[in-house]
Amino acid sequence: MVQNVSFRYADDQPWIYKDLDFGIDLETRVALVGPNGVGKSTLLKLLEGELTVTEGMIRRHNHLKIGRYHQHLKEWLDLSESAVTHLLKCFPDTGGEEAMKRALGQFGLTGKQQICPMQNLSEGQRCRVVFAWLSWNSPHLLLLDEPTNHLDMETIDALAEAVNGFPGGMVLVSHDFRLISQVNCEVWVCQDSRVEKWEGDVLSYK
Ligand SMILES: Nc1ncnc2c1ncn2[C@@H]1O[C@H](COP(=O)(O)OP(=O)(O)OP(=O)(O)O)[C@@H](O)[C@H]1O
Repeated sequence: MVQNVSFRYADDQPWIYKDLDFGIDLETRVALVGPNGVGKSTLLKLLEGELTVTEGMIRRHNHLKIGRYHQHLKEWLDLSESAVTHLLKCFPDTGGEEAMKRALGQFGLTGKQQICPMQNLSEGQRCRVVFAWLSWNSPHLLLLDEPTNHLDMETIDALAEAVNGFPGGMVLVSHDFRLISQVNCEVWVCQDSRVEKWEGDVLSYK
């Protein structure tokens, strides 16, 4: 629950948000759009709790598990390892090798791509490893910040399919209107320190 939330980065900085009031639950499926620098990524960081609201309150369910995808996650991959080894290290107590391979396969990473060092993978393939990791965490709420940067069409389509199959809540920030129109979601516009629902599809916003 986002209650009367206002946010600015510092006292001498402009307000990014004023008096936001809305709920997000496991049924929420939203794409945030708006001009560059308006505060879309900032809102995801507030929702996740990386940033603290300046005024108001964000109440999260005690057991809420949030998965946030952002570009910097790829930097955290150890490129000398394979995707399977990486997932086994992250989740030593669950699944095992075959399960990890299946998880990677769901995101279109197959065969040798699963077992070669990740330095031999393309940017798009490394994104697939990160998506498999995120989904293995089974979050209730998925926050996706510009997930299509560096992705080829095929990976974007795989991502859209995975997101549509994801059973929880989702907030997506993307400039890729093709992805947004493929994903089953409402469009919310961030502008003038407010967040408002767009009555129409993303193509009519464009
Ligand atoms: N750590 C920070 N400290 C101060 N100001 C910041 C910080 N991070 C972002 N900002 C500023 O806050 C505003 C909102 O940034 P944010 O990245 O949330 O916008 P955005 O809508 O996601 O942008 P884009 O569409 O370009 O990705 C921008 O003016 C940005 O310069």
